[in-house]
Amino acid sequence: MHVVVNAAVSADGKLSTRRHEQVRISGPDDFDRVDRLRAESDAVLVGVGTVLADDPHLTLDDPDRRANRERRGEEPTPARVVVDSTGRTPTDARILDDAATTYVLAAEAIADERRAALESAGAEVLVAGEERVALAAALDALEDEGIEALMVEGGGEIIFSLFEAGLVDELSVYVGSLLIGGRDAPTLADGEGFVESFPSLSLRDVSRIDDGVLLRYDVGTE
Ligand SMILES: NC(=O)c1ccc[n+]([C@@H]2O[C@H](COP(=O)([O-])OP(=O)(O)OC[C@H]3O[C@@H](n4cnc5c(N)ncnc54)[C@H](OP(=O)(O)O)[C@@H]3O)[C@@H](O)[C@H]2O)c1
Ligand SMILES: Nc1nc(=O)c(N)c(NC[C@H](O)[C@H](O)[C@H](O)COP(=O)(O)O)[nH]1
Repeated sequence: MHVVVNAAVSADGKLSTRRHEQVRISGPDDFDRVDRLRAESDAVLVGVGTVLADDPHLTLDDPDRRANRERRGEEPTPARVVVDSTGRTPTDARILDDAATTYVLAAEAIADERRAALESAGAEVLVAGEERVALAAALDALEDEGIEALMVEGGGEIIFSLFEAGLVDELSVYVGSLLIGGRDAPTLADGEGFVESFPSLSLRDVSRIDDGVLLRYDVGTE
């Protein structure tokens, strides 16, 4: 599986406000780039924290991209994936509508009734891990479903855990020209944080988009 993490941060590295409210950091051209990246992926993944904060849809805006996928014999919209140990995703979440296949990566700790509620809302629940989702095993389960190109859109907890597990191949960070501030505002990689042997990134390119900068990195294994 090839894993690409894509997110937008403010100039001070924040993903959103201290209230975890969604902030439009990207401009129109960067959102179009995100739409293109989604169209090139087999699935788009977020954590349940992002679902609860943003209620994202995670589908394709551009009808030509949907048509191109169909011409390639693919689903018009990539699958959607939410990492959600105990099934906190509301059953009326937009990510569960019938616009695309949706996988919920859960842990054994999920209660039967929550699993049943999500399945009857249309999700395919894949279980990996006891209390929390074991990401390496969960991605293996997604690979068994035919998912090879995975795009991760956040948030900070999921991004940290994917790096910690050594599962990320590429990182794209759009830095917008605004300051959000706040010691409790989510950042690109939260979690416990690294204190030694930091994941090594090699800068592939830098480009200006809208009023911000896109940084693209290859993630090393050493
Ligand atoms: N600017 C951007 O590009 C961007 C992108 C995405 C999100 N955001 C913002 O980021 C915020 C949400 O980020 P977040 O960090 O709070 O949430 P998140 O990373 O989306 O989801 C974190 C949750 O995932 C679940 N999880 C299950 N297994 C996990 C594992 N192995 N490692 C880590 N998490 C695991 C945990 O909940 P359980 O224990 O209940 O499973 C955890 O609380 C929102 O404010 C959103 O607006 C911004
Ligand atoms: N690239 C990017 N720039 C931003 O300024 C921003 N706020 C996000 N946020 C990502 C987060 O995952 C959002 O929840 C989805 O971008 C919403 O996706 P929809 O439009 O509902 O498909 N992502």
